[in-house]
Amino acid sequence: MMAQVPEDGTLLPLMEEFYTIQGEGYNTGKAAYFIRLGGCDVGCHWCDVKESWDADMHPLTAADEIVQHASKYPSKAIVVTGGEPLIYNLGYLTAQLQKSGLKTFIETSGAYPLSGSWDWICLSPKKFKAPVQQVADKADELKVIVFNKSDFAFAEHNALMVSDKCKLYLQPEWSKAKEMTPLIVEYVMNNPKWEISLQTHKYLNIP
Ligand SMILES: C[S@@+](CC[C@H](N)C(=O)[O-])C[C@H]1O[C@@H](n2cnc3c(N)ncnc32)[C@H](O)[C@@H]1O
Ligand SMILES: Nc1nc2[nH]cc(C(=O)O)c2c(=O)[nH]1
Ligand code: SF4
Ligand SMILES: [Mg+2]
Repeated sequence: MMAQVPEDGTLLPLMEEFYTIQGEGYNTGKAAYFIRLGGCDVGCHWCDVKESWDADMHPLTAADEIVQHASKYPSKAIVVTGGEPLIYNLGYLTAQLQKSGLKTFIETSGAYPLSGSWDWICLSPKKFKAPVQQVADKADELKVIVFNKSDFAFAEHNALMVSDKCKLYLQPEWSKAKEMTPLIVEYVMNNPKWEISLQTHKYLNIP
């Protein structure tokens, strides 16, 4: 964690906040307020939000202020993403969100230990920095990005780490979607414990 980010989670480097439709995974299609925290060292070469990586680029913001903003929208669903949000202690932020009657959802690579209280955990594991077992145990949804054919074996390896109740998704990497989507379709038809997840917000041209 960066030196100037207090351990108590009351200040967090905020890259952006926006109200949109959850585009991916189990909750696709539902309105949600997104909180995007800066800072990530996982280093996915195809990451679609590389501007988030350097935490120093994003102002330390009071978690209380973030909660105030998040409370103003019709949907109660709040998605915390990044960057890699679990770099930070999310205990304070999620406690305050839940106290305000909001539901807490996280998008994480699982590369750092779990902090915070979550109504929904989406684990998107990466080859570049393996997820910790503690996050895999608690994941409600496993969403593996398919960049090439070897990612099907990587997906099965990660499916062994999650609980029986965890939903399983394969999502094409955006720049390879034309090539990989037909392979995912075939894989899901042959292995129906998996479902396909598309980045629907990109087709809709919304954030
Ligand atoms: C930008 S990440 C931030 C949260 C966290 N660092 C993670 O990777 O889960 C949000 C989601 O977008 C996915 N993602 C990032 N770049 C992508 C791309 N080029 N194509 C498809 N999905 C992508 C990630 O796997 C993750 O599920
Ligand atoms: N609409 C929309 N849905 C999303 N689901 C996960 C996202 C993320 O970047 O974490 C994301 C995003 O950036 N936009
Ligand atoms: S872990 Fe998430 S934010 Fe970090 S580089 Fe990978 S996709 Fe991007
Ligand atoms: Mg995104």
